Amino acid sequence: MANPNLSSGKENVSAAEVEFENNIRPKEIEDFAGQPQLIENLSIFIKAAKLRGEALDHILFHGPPGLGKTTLSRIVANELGVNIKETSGPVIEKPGDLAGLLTNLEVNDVLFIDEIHRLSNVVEEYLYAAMEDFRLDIMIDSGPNARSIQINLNPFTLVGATTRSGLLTAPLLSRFGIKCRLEYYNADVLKKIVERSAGILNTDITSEASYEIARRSRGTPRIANGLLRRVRDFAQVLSDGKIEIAIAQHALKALNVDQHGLDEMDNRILLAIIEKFKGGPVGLTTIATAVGEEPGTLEEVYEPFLIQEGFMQRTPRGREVTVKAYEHLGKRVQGQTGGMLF
Ligand SMILES: Nc1ncnc2c1ncn2[C@@H]1O[C@H](COP(=O)(O)OP(=O)(O)OP(=O)(O)O)[C@@H](O)[C@H]1O
Ligand SMILES: [Mg+2]
Repeated sequence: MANPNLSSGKENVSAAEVEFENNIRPKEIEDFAGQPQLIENLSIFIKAAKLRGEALDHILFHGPPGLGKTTLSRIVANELGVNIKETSGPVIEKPGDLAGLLTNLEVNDVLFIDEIHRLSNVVEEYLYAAMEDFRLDIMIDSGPNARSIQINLNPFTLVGATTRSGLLTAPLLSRFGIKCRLEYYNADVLKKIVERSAGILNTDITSEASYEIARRSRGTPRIANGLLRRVRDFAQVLSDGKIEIAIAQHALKALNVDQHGLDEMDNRILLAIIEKFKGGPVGLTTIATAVGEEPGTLEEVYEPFLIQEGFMQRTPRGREVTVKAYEHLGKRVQGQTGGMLF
C-alpha cells in the first residue's frame, strides 16, 4: 500500500462481512432509506437521461464511510437499466488498465470507481478526455516512433465514490456534472434500516430494540447493520432469538458500544482536546498529531459527526469541545468554554 493515510481501512474487511453487506444491500431505489433530497434529484436525472436515451452525467458520491455510496452506485445502474463495471482507484495502475475497462463498456453503461481519490495522476489525466469527449488518446511507442492514437468510446457514466473529496483535484471534480454528498442518518431512518435488515435475516426485533441499535450507530447504516448482526447472536444464545430491548441493551453493553454511538477515535479526539488543550480552541493539525490521524481524515471523516451531534464546534480560532463532550466523558468543565462547573 503506497500511502497508508490514503487507505480506507477496507483491506481489513472480512469476506463474510462483505457477503453479509451484499445480502442486505438495497437494490431498488425505493428500498434506499433517507437522503430524501439526494434521492429526489437523482431520480429526476435518471428519468431525464432515460427519456433522452443518453448516458447519465458523471456522478460523484462523497461522504463518510458506510453511508451508502456503493449501494447508490449500484442502484443508479439498476435504475438506468445498464451494466455496471466496478473497480477502484488503486487497482487501475496504468493507463492501459483504464483503456481496458473503458473499451469494454457498452452504450450508456456505468463505470464505478470506488476510492477515486486514490487514482494515480497519469491515469487521472487519461480519464479527463474519456469523461469529457468519450475518447482516449493513448501514446504508443516512445522516442522518434512515438505517436498518439485515438480510441472512440461508447458514451458511459462514470460514478466515482470517495470518503475524501478534499483530495480530488479541481480538474477531476469539475468533470462530474452531479455531485452528491451523503449525510449521516437520523435514528428514525436508521431504525427503518435495522428493521428491514432484520426482516432479511429472519429475525424478530421489537420497535424499542431497533431504535436502541439505531441511536447507537453513529448515524451510519453499516454500523447499524453490524450491530444488529452481533445483537442477534446474543439473542439467539441467551434467549429465544427474538431481539427485545433488554437483550439489545445487554448486548450493546457487552460489546462496549458507546451510549451515543461514538467510536473509539471520536472519543480519543474529544478526550485529547479536553485533556491536552483545555477544551480548545485548538487547530486541526494539532489535534491530528495528538491522536495520530491525518488532518484531512479528521476533517472529512470524524469531525462532521461530532459537530452534527453537538460534541464539538468550529470557531475562527480552532476546534472546541462543548459541555456535552465533557458530560459524555465524565469530565469537569475547565477553561472558559462551558462557564459552568460540576
Ligand atoms: N440508505 C440506506 N438504506 C438502507 N441500507 C443502507 C443505506 N445506506 C447504506 N446501507 C447499508 O449499509 C451498508 C454500507 O453501505 P455502502 O457499502 O453503500 O457504504 P459506502 O458509503 O460505500 O461505504 P465506504 O465509504 O466504506 O465504501 C450496506 O450493507 C448497505 O446495505
Ligand atoms: Mg463503498
